Amino acid sequence: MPKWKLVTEFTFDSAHFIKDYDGSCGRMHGHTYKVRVEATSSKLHPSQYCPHPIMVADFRSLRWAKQDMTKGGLDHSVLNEVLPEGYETTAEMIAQYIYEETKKRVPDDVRLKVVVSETPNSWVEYEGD
Ligand SMILES: Nc1nc2c(c(=O)[nH]1)N=C([C@H](O)[C@H](O)COP(=O)(O)OP(=O)(O)OP(=O)(O)O)CN2
Ligand SMILES: [Zn+2]
Repeated sequence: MPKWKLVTEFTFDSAHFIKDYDGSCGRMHGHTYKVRVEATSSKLHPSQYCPHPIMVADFRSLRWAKQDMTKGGLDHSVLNEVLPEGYETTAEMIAQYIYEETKKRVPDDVRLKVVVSETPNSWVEYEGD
């Protein structure tokens, strides 16, 4: 079946430490996290901002995490304080969190993949079934 794949990339700056980590990552430090979100669907939909069925998902819905922490995003936050109970601040769990929050903001049939990198050399990919 024909389908569309949207891709958007953004960064946010946050501080974190990894709980009980034996090494420098256990101390508070910061990253410019780079995030890539891919959204795939064979259908087009309206969005929160547009009433016509002309988008897989609104790019604005895919880029929420880029917003300042005071506006609901992750930018300039301390991740250990803003991630909900049960999440640690590894790139794996940050990607999972962004995936789960983005899923709530897009139509049900849209498949997502979220890629998070803390450094240019290492990244994590997370996608649904
Ligand atoms: N599987 C994971 N391993 C590590 C994570 C992670 O999220 N998932 N995170 C860290 C730390 O956050 C750390 O800040 C990153 O450490 P490191 O990769 O050593 O970063 P460097 O900038 O020192 O890496 P370079 O090799 O110098 O680019 C650790 N592990
Ligand atoms: Zn780190």
